[in-house]
Amino acid sequence: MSTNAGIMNTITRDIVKYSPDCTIIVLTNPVDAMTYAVFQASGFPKHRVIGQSGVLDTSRFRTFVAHELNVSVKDITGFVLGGHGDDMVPLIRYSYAGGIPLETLLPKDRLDEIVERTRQGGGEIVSLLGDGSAYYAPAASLIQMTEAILKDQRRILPAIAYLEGEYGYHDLYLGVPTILGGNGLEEVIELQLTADEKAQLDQSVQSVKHVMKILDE
Ligand SMILES: NC(=O)c1ccc[n+]([C@@H]2O[C@H](COP(=O)([O-])OP(=O)(O)OC[C@H]3O[C@@H](n4cnc5c(N)ncnc54)[C@H](O)[C@@H]3O)[C@@H](O)[C@H]2O)c1
Ligand SMILES: O=C(O)C[C@H](O)C(=O)O
Repeated sequence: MSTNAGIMNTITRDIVKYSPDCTIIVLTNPVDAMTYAVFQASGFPKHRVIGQSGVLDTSRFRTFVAHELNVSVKDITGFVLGGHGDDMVPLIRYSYAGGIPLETLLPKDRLDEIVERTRQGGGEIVSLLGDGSAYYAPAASLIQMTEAILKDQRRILPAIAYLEGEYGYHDLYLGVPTILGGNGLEEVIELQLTADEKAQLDQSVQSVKHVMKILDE
């Protein structure tokens, strides 16, 4: 972790020097903490330092649902909240197939298995590759986010955003639904969560804070 943090610091210094008006999208793991590290090192405003995990995690979730229902992945929508780790929170209640709530199409136990596979999705590919991480889907996710910003598309996409009270959290980077447009991260969208969803998100926040604490030490 300290090796990655050191590399992030060096690269961020160069980014600030050579491209002071850019928006930075961080991918390096542990990505929630590394995004925070880049935010601190850059001195950029929060809307110009963003992390990537939700687009990738949501696309994995959507793929697994599409396979299960034997329909096009294009018609599946969903949201994955929280840190990019084993306790990320895929929000079933906000997930649909062609506008139909997923909860009405698949039994709870099957949805639970899909949520678990989504949580382990990165590890599944790492173990299949044997060496290195997934690269195609993360790159495609970065392209979606970059296009949204460069073309001022104001797309609603999950991103790792700096929170100052949203969802009840302060001073940390976490995966949440956002609007990405010409100014970078234009807005954090706050969803109403059930007590159970909030408890899951709290757990994910604890994991992110644990990593941030290790980084501080
Ligand atoms: N957030 C996500 O969703 C997500 C998804 C996939 C991978 N990742 C993470 O992305 C990171 C990269 O993964 P990868 O599979 O591409 O790894 P990789 O080992 O294939 O690539 C790392 C690259 O960094 C370069 N590098 C090393 N030290 C450097 C330095 N000091 N300055 C500049 N470049 C340096 C290396 O030459 C190499 O090209 C990892 O931390 C991985 O866990 C995150
Ligand atoms: O690099 C990893 O460990 C996995 C990566 O975060 C991914 O989700 O593909």
